[in-house]
Amino acid sequence: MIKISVKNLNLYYGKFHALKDINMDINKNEITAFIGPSGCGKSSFLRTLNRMNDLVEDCKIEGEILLDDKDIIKDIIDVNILRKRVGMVFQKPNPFPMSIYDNIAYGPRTHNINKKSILDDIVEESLKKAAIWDEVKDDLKKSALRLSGGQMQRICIARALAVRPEVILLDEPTSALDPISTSKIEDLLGDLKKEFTIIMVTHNMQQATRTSDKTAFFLNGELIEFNDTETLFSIPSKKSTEDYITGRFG
Ligand SMILES: Nc1ncnc2c1ncn2[C@@H]1O[C@H](COP(=O)(O)OP(=O)(O)OP(=O)(O)O)[C@@H](O)[C@H]1O
Repeated sequence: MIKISVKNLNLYYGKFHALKDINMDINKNEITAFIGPSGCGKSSFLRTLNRMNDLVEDCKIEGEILLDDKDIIKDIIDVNILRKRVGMVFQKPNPFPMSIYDNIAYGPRTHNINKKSILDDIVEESLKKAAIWDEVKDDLKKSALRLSGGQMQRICIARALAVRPEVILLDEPTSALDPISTSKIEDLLGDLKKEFTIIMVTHNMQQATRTSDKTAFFLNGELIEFNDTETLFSIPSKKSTEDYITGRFG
């Protein structure tokens, strides 16, 4: 089932044409990985999916991005509603300078959930889903900034889950982490896709093969190839995909 359908998407930063006529259907309850060399437009595309580019001056977007048949540009006018449905986790863990509990409760509170018993449940559920509950449950008042990088990133995932999104965007979520934390997050993604639709930018091709169902290869703002991960990595249909995945450039 299709969760997001992108049609004829073009993105410009001023005169620079950063995304060129992108068409892509992203399936529900799958992990879709975006790969490609630095500057090819992966992050720009990811940010477009919850309108983070709205904040960028001179950025112009044309085309359609349908989230369950509603255009996120024309039909979902309120970005707060969009970002509740399409959450984001960034490359560097960026917990707020507050307690673990308040980090997770932050989003629900902004959506007017203030009752302690409800917030307690959301905090516990989100931390469990992000596979960090056991590590922090006795210390929820501790500052989130006093955790390890890998733990902070799972707190950020829990924070994204707390508003009960439908789609989670991850921009190189493990590139700042050690291998053990990385593997914890990769395992976690496998569980999360049962409930959410996950889209992830990664520079790590092993990570794409280990975790994702579909992979999209971008080059110079174009979507070169989009296919089942296994097919794309074993029998790429384009020469440039093959060159990239075999390490000839990038
Ligand atoms: N705010 C901006 N203003 C102008 N140009 C930008 C802006 N953000 C990105 N670009 C340009 O758009 C192109 C795509 O950038 P983007 O960050 O999407 O690529 P990327 O594939 O995610 O790269 P990386 O892997 O290095 O993060 C690059 O040429 C970049 O310089």
